[in-house]
Amino acid sequence: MIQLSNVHKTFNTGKPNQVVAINNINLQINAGEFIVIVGANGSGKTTLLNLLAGNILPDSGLISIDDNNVTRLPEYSRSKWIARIFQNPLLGTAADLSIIDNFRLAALRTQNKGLSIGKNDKFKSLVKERIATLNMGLEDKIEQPIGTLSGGQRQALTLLMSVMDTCKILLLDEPTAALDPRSAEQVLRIADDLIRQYQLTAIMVTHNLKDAGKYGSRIIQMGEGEILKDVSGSEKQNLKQNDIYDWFG
Ligand SMILES: Nc1ncnc2c1ncn2[C@@H]1O[C@H](COP(=O)(O)OP(=O)(O)OP(=O)(O)O)[C@@H](O)[C@H]1O
Repeated sequence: MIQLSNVHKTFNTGKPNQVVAINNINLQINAGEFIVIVGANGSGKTTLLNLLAGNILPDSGLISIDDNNVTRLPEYSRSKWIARIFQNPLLGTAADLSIIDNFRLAALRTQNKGLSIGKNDKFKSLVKERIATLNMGLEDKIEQPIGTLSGGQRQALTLLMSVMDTCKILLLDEPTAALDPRSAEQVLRIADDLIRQYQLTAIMVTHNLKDAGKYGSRIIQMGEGEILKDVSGSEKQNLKQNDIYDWFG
């Protein structure tokens, strides 16, 4: 479903601060895989997500999604496939707008039904129904500004918004780094459930090795812009937090 062939990205080419962020990477990601990416600071994890999302373009190489060559496609043209969750829960939502208006905006992002989504009572009850599945008691607060909610509540809603449109690929860039341990656990459980339920292909960057062991069907370790380890199947399922810790030498 996602194919990266010889993808290369250097920042500040020819300058003293030149850095090879992604070094000729080859990677195939199958539909429905949930990949966890770990790696030291500066190893290229976020750059890889940026290249997939299209907010930076590679110097060379090829990126395809569902057999479409997206290598030079800008970010907005890829949003029909890709949704992205950031570390900062404030990034995914419009704070002053109500919960329901945020869902309307999210639905408009990839669909063209505009006004019917906005005025439709059916849309409202669908949103309420979906929010109820989070078990956070937010379904009765949909007229409340989303900025009044906690980071964990916002992150859970952002996840839900991203799966309510047509997205197939979910990119999660340290989605729980700004959350307290309990909220982090809750948000990851919700993410895991939604990924299964909507059969998404997901790629999550995390520094939390416990989560890296617990979640995902495949784990990749990056180092200096390269893929150092790529483990899936039963080998991934049997990996313990300490095994992953040992990779960091
Ligand atoms: N826009 C940019 N301009 C210049 N250098 C960049 C840019 N983005 C990333 N880099 C550099 O590329 C390298 C890889 O950065 P990246 O953010 O992908 O690493 P990372 O593995 O996500 O790190 P972290 O774990 O600290 O978030 C780093 O040396 C970084 O300084």
